[in-house]
Amino acid sequence: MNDTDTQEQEVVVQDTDNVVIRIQHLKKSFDDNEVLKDINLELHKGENVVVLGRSGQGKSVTIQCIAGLMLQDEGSLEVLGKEVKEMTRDEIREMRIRVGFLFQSGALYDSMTVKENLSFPLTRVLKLKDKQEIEKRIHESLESVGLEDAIDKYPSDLSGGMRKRVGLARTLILRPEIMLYDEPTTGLDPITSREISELIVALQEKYDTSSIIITHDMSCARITADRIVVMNEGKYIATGTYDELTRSPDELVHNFFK
Ligand SMILES: Nc1ncnc2c1ncn2[C@@H]1O[C@H](COP(=O)(O)OP(=O)(O)OP(=O)(O)O)[C@@H](O)[C@H]1O
Repeated sequence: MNDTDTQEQEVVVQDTDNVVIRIQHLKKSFDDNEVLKDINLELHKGENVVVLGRSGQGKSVTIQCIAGLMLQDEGSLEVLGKEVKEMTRDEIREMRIRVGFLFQSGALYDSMTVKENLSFPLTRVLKLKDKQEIEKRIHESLESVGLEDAIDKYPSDLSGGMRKRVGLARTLILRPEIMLYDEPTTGLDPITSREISELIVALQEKYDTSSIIITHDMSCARITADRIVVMNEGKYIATGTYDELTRSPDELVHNFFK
C-alpha cells in the first residue's frame, strides 16, 4: 500500500465513525403516490439538521422510516452503523431506545401524572426495577427541561409549552444518542416556540445528541439548525446553513426565507 492509499483509507474510516444516520437513494410510495423519490442525507455526530418543506412533501415519512416505523421501498438507511431493513426485532427495539422520537403531539398519557408518564418508558422499555434509580432519572430529566414542579400534575393541567417539555423529558429519559423531532413547536405561541427551540439546543449540548428536526417554523430552524435541508417533490433540493440558504438564488428555497 502506498501513501495515497493510506490517506484515502484514513479519510473513509473517519467519515464512517462520524456519521450516525446515512440515507442513500431512499424511495417510498403509497400506491401511485410517489412520496420519497430520492432522499440522500448524512447526519453527523453532534449535528442538528433541520428539514424544511411544504406540507405533504414526505418529511414525516422520512423520519418514520428512520425510526423503523415504516419500511422504505428502495434505497439504504443506516442508523448507528446498521441497515434498518436488515435489523432483527431485537435490534429494532434496541435502536428505538438509542433513537428518541418526539411526536408532534408529545404523545403523553392523559390519565397518568407527569411522574407516571416518565416512569413508563423506564419500567416498560428499559425494564428498570430499582425505584431509586427510576426516581433519580425522573428528577434529572424534569430538571433538564425546567419542570420539576410539575411532577404530580396531569397533562391536562399543563400549558402546551409545558406538555412539549414533558414530552421532551420523556424522550430524553432513555438517554438517546439521536433525537428525531416532528414539528416540535407546532401550535405554540412565538415566545414559547422560541423557548422550546432554545431548549432543544441546550439539551443537544448537554447530552451530546444528534438531531433531525422537521419544522415549518423558521425561527425554530434559525435557532436549532447547524444545517438545513430543503425538501421538495420527494427530494432534498438544497442544503446549507440558515445564512447560506437565505442568500440562495433558487426561488423555491428563497421562498422559505422571505
Ligand atoms: N401511512 C400512509 N399511508 C398512505 N399515505 C401516506 C401515509 N403516510 C403518509 N402518507 C402520504 O405521504 C405524503 C407525505 O406525508 P408526510 O406526512 O410525510 O408529509 P410532511 O411533509 O411531513 O407534511 P406536513 O408538513 O404537513 O406534516 C402525503 O401525501 C401523505 O398523504
